Amino acid sequence: MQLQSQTDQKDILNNFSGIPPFPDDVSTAPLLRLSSEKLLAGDPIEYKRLFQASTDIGFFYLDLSDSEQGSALLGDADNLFQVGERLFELSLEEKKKYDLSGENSYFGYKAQGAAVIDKQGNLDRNEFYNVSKDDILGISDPLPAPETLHQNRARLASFMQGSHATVTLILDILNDQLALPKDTLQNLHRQQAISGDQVRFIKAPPQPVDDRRTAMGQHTDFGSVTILFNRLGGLQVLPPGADAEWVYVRPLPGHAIVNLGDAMVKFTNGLFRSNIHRVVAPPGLQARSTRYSLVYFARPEDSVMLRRLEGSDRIPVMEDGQTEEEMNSKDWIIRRALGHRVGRVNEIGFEKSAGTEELSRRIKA
Ligand SMILES: O=C(O)CCC(=O)C(=O)O
Ligand SMILES: [Fe+2]
Repeated sequence: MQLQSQTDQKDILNNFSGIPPFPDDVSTAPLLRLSSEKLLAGDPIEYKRLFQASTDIGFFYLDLSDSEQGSALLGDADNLFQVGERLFELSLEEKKKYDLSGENSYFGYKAQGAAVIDKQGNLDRNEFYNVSKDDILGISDPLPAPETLHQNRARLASFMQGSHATVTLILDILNDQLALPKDTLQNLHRQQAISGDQVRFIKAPPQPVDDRRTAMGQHTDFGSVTILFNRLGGLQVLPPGADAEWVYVRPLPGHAIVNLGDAMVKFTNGLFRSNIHRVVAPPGLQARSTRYSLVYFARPEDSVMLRRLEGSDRIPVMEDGQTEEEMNSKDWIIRRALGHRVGRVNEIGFEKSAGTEELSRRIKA
């Protein structure tokens, strides 16, 4: 009896109901698990752990089940998982009406196989739909969207506000840990300002047993902070170092996976890390299931220049001869997001649309 209840406890912590278990025999990333309650309460040890995760690997779990704000966000994420399933049930023809990449926009639909995952030109194996924060919160004009999304604008708004609030909490603490002038990071990410912030719905179908490939190619995220919800394994990170091997990030119920993007690397001149990651077929028995993810990408406001921030003596100084590209957040994200699309890759260039991957690997001194 005792043993049984211990097993149940472990299952609740490790597995999502109705989903085949994540296997125990694959290597996983030992990410820190931070508590939203402790971060909200100003716990100094939790602040330090957030800073450590940001410099070491740039990825951590955030337990959302232990605070009211976090639980509300989990509830919104659950609702949107259902919306995502319905969204992708629409016909390909219908979904393709909302591919806006021809208009130089990364919002809207990307069909499976519409992006290249590597220099060789192999194609991706997932579809996704990007929804703009500014559209949903009424900051910019609404983009064309399928009825499923129109009907769920209120749900999207709630999820976006909860995610943005979580990002603001994280930025607040990192601002404090960097000893930057008060509100420096927050003021570059005001919720009501025009930015590339977006929700992404992703679907990756099960792959043929004899032809399993990378579903989403290796990349670093482009913006500041990413809040990710997934339930099936398949996400992998490449730890720093020349001999590093890919390891899975095990999804945990009640938690978001949070990671930093290129903008945070640029703001801190490489002190923070935007880790390389990719999505492969889910491991073990999970490979037979359809994989859905829901993501909130927070990015600096469109006009923010992506360069080292002034005013902190904890941010490394520029080395002699080190230069920074003059680029604002909007142009950076467009180049990064559209540079891998099949229709744009030749013009923008696969290599040219790279982010902070080289820095992320921490191989060069
Ligand atoms: O689906 C996932 O688990 C990760 C997705 C991701 O890395 C992205 O959309 O940038
Ligand atoms: Fe990503």
